[in-house]
Amino acid sequence: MDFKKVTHVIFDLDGTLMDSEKILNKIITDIVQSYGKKYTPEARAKVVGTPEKDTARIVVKETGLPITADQFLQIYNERMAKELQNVPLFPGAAELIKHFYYHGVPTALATSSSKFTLNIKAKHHQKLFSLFNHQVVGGSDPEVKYGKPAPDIFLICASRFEDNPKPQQCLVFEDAPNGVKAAKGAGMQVVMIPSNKFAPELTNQATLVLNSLQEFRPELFGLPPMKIIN
Ligand SMILES: O=c1[nH]cc([C@@H]2O[C@H](COP(=O)(O)O)[C@@H](O)[C@H]2O)c(=O)[nH]1
Ligand SMILES: [Mg+2]
Repeated sequence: MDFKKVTHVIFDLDGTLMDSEKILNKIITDIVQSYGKKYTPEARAKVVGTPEKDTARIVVKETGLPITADQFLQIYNERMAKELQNVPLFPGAAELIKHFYYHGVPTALATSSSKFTLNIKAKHHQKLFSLFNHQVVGGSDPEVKYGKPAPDIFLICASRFEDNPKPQQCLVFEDAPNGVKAAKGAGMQVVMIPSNKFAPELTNQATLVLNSLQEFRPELFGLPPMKIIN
């Protein structure tokens, strides 16, 4: 595979750096089931990675819930506020963020979350997250008009690095088909670590598919290699 050299790195949060997908999936499954409906893998693939407002709209439509998207969002937010307090990062996430920081590779966060849920999720990871050059909180950022799968969030994220890199200079880490589509649409290479068993046609757009962040070899993209500790 032919990978191109990059200079900047953009991370997605849920399902990529943070092990929050199974909690979000459980919350949505519970809400949908409480109305006697089913949250299918097909519906989930459409939902994962979207801003919470879109999540609500898509879930209500795809599963046929007898409530409005706003009503869903209220229940969803209440559950997230309780259940996303102590979510751990994935193995390799902190190491990778620190590695780039100490080698002077600029990194940023591009999450579909709202400020409300990001504050809850990031509470115990402040020190690490301060290593990002900046954080784009798509669900609450007025400049991000269209959420993933639209490319807006990644283009805006790239434009907020001081040296304003071209999209081709940015490497994105994502777990969701919507995020991969957004990154590719922005003209960026994307490493996908799928957070679910998605159908092959939902992963084959990615530049590289890995099972874990720990498998990532930065030198493939012209970035400083990690020290291998045996
Ligand atoms: O099973 C899931 N349902 C919904 C989401 C949505 O995706 C957003 C996370 O986006 P990101 O991966 O860009 O941080 C969450 O706020 C949530 O609404 C998700 O990740 N997983
Ligand atoms: Mg994600």
